[in-house]
Amino acid sequence: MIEIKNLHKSYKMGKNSLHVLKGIDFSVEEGELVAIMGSSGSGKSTLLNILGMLDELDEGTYTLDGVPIKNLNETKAANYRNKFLGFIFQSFNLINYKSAAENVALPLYYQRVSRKERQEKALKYLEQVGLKQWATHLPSELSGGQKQRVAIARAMAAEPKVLLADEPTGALDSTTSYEVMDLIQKINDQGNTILVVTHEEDIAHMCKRIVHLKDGVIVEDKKVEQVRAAQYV
Ligand SMILES: Nc1ncnc2c1ncn2[C@@H]1O[C@H](COP(=O)(O)OP(=O)(O)OP(=O)(O)O)[C@@H](O)[C@H]1O
Repeated sequence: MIEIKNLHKSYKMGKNSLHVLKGIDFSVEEGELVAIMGSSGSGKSTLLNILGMLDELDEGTYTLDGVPIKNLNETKAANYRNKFLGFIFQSFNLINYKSAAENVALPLYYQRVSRKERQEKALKYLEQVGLKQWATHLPSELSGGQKQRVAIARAMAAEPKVLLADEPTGALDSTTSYEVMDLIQKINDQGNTILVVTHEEDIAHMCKRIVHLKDGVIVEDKKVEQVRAAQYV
């Protein structure tokens, strides 16, 4: 599903450049649930942004579902991103003046999905995250955990092949974090490929594989016995 070879990435800072990713080799099979861990500044978000086609790599290759990403022009890249990738962020990134259902439907609008289908899918995915009855509510009327579940429904509605989550529980208390992880595990159980950047050991152990980044290189990559989040909610 994802194959990265010898990935390098630097940021220019005036005359200097900061070498953030230093030769990453990494692949992910369909249906995996992978945690990406590492201390602050180790390059986790940079890696996730490159995987999400939100940032470009300097050196190396990235192949997503058999397609080499480097050779895509901007329009193709945007189409490909919309079709294959869903994003979940620490700060939810919901639009405050739109209802939960409108937030979920929004990416479908950009994919030119008809109004009727957008509404149907928004309700279907809100139901899947247990929030159908909150469809007409604004984000300000929802708790943090509910907001993240709306954001997950939004990411799911476009039916992406891969979900990329950058600290999805970073803004939530433990119980709410486990509720969100329970949902992420259930989505993964349905066969979706998911990558989760996290600082938290307990969250990482709710994935099936943990990749450790240190100073821009992978220092550990191991399969783990998955802890089910449901027992904590
Ligand atoms: N757009 C940018 N321009 C310049 N430097 C950047 C940029 N984005 C990230 N960096 C730097 O690259 C390094 C890696 O950042 P990155 O956000 O990938 O780390 P991280 O492991 O996700 O950290 P955190 O856990 O704090 O989010 C950091 O030193 C950061 O300051």
